Amino acid sequence: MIDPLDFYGTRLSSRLLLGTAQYPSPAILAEAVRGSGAGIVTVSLRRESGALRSGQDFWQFIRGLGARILPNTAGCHSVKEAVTTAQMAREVFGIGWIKLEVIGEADTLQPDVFGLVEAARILSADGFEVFPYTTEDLVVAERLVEAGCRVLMPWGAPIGSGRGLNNVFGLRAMRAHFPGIPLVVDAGIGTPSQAAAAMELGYDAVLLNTAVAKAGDPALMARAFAMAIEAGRLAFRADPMEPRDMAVPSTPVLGKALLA
Ligand SMILES: CC(=O)[C@@H](O)[C@H](O)COP(=O)(O)O
Repeated sequence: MIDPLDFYGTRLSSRLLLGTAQYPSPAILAEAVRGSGAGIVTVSLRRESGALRSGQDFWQFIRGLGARILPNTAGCHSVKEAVTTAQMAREVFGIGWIKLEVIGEADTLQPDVFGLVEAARILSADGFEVFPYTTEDLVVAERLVEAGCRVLMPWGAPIGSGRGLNNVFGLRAMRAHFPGIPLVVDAGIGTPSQAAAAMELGYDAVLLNTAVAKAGDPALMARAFAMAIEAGRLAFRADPMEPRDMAVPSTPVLGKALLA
């Protein structure tokens, strides 16, 4: 595997993590996951409802997608709710990975970073491998690492907004501050070019849902994201040039042509 992604000792070739909510149908969700080659799908235990989206049938369906499952605590607003949901997820899927969301504010779906750190500490002590949905705040990020998190997932923009990278400065600072921790931009990505930009900053992966699920052709959009994420990763590894203020001729001219 060339340039694998490493989450808690699990190596993955795809750097796209795909959400499983809001697709027009389960068949289109399956097509999007397969077409994108996503190595991980994230699934909410709390938000699923309706015929296929609850109970054993849905979990079986998710297991059949061929990607690793990252259960999430989407929709949880308290430490207790998030911890209980994580424990249920471990029972349902038999895995200790959890994407930890503790939502603190309704308009932006901004994480409650105090509750997040507390929940991360409880779950890590209980043997979970926690993927916290956080902000780009470095102090909070330090606390999450102290709590046992070995992956950090700062937001690009509010969930479902499609705004892209709202705070490039903060995301860049976070990358510089945690060179050895896998960093995933999670939420708010609207277009493949925004995902590529996150990868060019040196982020290890991108997690997204709405931009694919709500596209006119989700499977095609999922492929477009996969290609953009790969391109962004390659560009980062290739060490891009620094932008300059002044023009520099790309074709140096030696001497002058003698024109008769
Ligand atoms: C599916 C999931 O985990 C979301 O909570 C996630 O944060 C994705 O956000 P977008 O829908 O904005 O891509």
